[in-house]
Amino acid sequence: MPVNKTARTVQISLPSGESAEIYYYGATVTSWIAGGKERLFVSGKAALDGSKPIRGGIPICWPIFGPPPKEADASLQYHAKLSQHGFARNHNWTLDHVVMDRPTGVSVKFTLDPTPEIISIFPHPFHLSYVVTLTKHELSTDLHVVNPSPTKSLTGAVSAAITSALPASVVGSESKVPQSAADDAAHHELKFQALFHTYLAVSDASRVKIKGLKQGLTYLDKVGPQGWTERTWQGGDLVIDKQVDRVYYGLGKHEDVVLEDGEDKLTVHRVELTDVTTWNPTAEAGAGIADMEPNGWVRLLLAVNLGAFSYLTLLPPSYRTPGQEWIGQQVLKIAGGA
Ligand SMILES: O=P(O)(O)OC[C@H]1O[C@@H](O)[C@H](O)[C@@H](O)[C@@H]1O
Repeated sequence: MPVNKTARTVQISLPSGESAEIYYYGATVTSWIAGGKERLFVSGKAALDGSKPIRGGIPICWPIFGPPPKEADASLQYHAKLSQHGFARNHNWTLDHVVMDRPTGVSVKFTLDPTPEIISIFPHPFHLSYVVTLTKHELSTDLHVVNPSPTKSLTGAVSAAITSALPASVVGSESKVPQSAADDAAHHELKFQALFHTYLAVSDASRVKIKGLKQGLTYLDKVGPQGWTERTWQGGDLVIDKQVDRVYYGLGKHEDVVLEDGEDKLTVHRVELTDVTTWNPTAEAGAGIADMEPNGWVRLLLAVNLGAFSYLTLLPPSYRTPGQEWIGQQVLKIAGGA
């Protein structure tokens, strides 16, 4: 069976032996086997019961990446109250349908819509869908973000706009929807950051060379006594020889990031995801992370999280841009295939 459902997961596979596993919780991809090896790292201490975000695989950070914004920007007032990396990674998604099921490729689509719990922390309409596609040499993950169109007048009460965009099952939670006209503007635009927090498995992170970061790129360095500092990348390969926690901004469309460790090569291709974050705190700095297995930092190369770190804005489709949808895509590809 190329698509197999269990209580907590959807597993997809090809007759040639490649496979992937996706948890409903967070729509987190927890396994990708290609070229005879597991390519994703999941900590042996990761919680897989839905009690906290899964430490490994490909968690989805949405609608924020990192800590919540501190800016006094009214349009980010709800983002400012979210927990680190947002709520997409710790809510159950729904398997929408099997998009493709062929010997050469299998693809499944998951969705996430507001639930009463989400509305209580983020009272804004949204519709997310997530397509995971497995082919012989690639794993592609595509996040689609839609700002549902209010069916009523946009100058009307925001609660009407929001409730009209929500599934009937959650309309009962109207009291949690903001009522004031002041909230109205903030609720017309859907602002978000989006990031695939990909934990890649390697045999020894310190041996991996990360290529493709061009000299002159601006990056945010989150490590060091000065706190978050913007620097200019001097070029060359990035190696994990010390604690690394960075965001490289604005890579070009065709600038793939390539990971090489002597025996293996993995290419990371991005569509609409302009920034690349790299994080590996190493054993010393990562010791406080309770759900990381002992020595996990060696096996983990969280080298390439692709994301849109700046806030992107989507307007309601019926308001200005009918049918507007944002699609961010990450394609992981092992060497040896077209
Ligand atoms: O423990 P979390 O919430 O999954 O976050 C892990 C890490 O995620 C990284 O992307 C951040 O840059 C780090 O600062 C953070 O520690």
